[in-house]
Amino acid sequence: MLVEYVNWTLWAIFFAVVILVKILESVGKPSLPPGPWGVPLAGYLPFLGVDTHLHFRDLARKYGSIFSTRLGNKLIVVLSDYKTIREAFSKEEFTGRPDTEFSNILGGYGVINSDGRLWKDQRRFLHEKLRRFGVTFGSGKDQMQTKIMQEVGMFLKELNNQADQQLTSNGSVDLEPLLAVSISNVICSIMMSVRFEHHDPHFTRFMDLIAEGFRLFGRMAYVNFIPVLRYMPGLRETRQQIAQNRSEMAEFFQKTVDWHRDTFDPSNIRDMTDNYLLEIREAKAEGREGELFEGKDHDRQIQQIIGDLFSAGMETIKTTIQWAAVFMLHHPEVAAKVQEELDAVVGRRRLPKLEDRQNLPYTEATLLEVLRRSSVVPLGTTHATTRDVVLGGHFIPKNTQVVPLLHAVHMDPTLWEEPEKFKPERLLGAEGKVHKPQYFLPFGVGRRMCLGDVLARMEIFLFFASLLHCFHVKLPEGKDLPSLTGISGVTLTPENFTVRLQKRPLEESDYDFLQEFSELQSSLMRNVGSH
Ligand code: HEM
Repeated sequence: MLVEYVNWTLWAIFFAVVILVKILESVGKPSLPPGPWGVPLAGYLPFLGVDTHLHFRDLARKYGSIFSTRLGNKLIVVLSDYKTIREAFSKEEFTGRPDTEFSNILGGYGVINSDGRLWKDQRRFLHEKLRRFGVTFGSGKDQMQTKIMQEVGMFLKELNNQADQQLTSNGSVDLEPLLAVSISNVICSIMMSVRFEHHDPHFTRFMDLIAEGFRLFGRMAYVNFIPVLRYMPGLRETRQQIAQNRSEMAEFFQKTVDWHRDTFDPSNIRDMTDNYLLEIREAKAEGREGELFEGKDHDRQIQQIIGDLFSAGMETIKTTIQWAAVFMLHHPEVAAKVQEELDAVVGRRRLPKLEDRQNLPYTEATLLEVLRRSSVVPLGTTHATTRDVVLGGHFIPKNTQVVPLLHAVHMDPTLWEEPEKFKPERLLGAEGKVHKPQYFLPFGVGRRMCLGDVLARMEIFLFFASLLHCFHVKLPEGKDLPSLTGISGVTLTPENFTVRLQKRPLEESDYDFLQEFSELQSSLMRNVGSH
């Protein structure tokens, strides 16, 4: 009896000492960022709601600009202060991507969802090639501008047609489907010299597959946080459907790769696919074929790169231009000022060019304000820590998912006066020049910052400035102004809306810019289905 009593006492002392040592060890050591508790297994997941960015903003107000929570079995840290985001994302250890069901399906291919060595090499490669495309590609001419302007021309032509019909039917124009084709064509031409005609059934199928992909991945979202759910009835079928759709997309991209291989000429690099084929060829010649893409399948990597850049560069730009139209409906006085500036600088005999940008500060500031106020990627993309780190005095373990809450930065009243208001002037400095503060982060920041920001700024400018140069964009009679809240998805999109277009004809009636661009386009591009 006594022996048993002594044993128990010794055990109790032992545990007390262990606990004391742990407590002493943790004194002065950083702890996890504060944050809300959830429920067992699901963590905070059931409380998130649809508008995650708004919910996270409210949690940041309560727990601070670095807070943590658990979604399922995953630890999430949300950053909503620009200085912390800048600090964190400048560091190597924040460049990881979460290990989830989604990343398993992608198999580590591409650039957006890869990490480590493959990501680093791909990022460097794409950065260099995209930069060359924008500045020095072709015979000294700005190829990127030419490609974009071809699509701007086609877009305006379609709008012209629709504006004519609208005069008779008194209808209104939905910009979304026209923008979807035009913006897709820009990225498809850069990636693979392909363009779609408006109303092309291939394009409709392509877009349907992408939209369905987003929907199916959305349905699988919970599996990313609670992996065991993958065995639930229904979700297995969803996974199969995703696989089927992905193989249809892959087949489409592979045909493109094959066509490029068949017609490849190293002295005439036409697009990004050719750049990849050249890279593979050089790797073979130098005997480093097996190391290329970290030993991953070459064609699958090209397919995923095309898919990555398409999905990153289409929806974001289309949505931003839609938002620009929405803000012009809300603020006709801003639209009038942009048009006044365009008329004074560009004149009424031609369309705006990239070279005009430096002389169009108000137009530029308007577009920056659209990017700020809409925050089309409100949650950035989720990063992951590659090792244990300390940030802002908090401990963040390896493999934590880290979310940059860009929306909160853009709507922070301590940084932006009356952040809800649309005021382009806030992005103009004292001398009337465009001024971008450090906390303007629509493209994220740091090592994984958007790879397409330069292209995006070019496209948004050329489409928007040309639209306002050629049309007044007005609210159709009897319609309410579209809401500014937005619909949450991968991007924050405006609700469906239409516009009434009133032509602003260019002065010289025989200057047919549309004709000029259609000729350019047909000489340079293959339409889908032509091979
Ligand atoms: C208005 C247009 C766009 C916006 C607002 C936008 C915004 C963003 C944001 C916020 C990120 C995540 C940054 C981070 O989390 O650290 C990102 C990443 C990325 N963007 Fe964009 N983007 C746009 C257009 C484009 C275009 C046109 C392309 C391609 C040509 C592109 C390619 C990418 C890629 C590849 C990444 C991933 C980079 C990486 O993981 O290293 N984006 N973008």
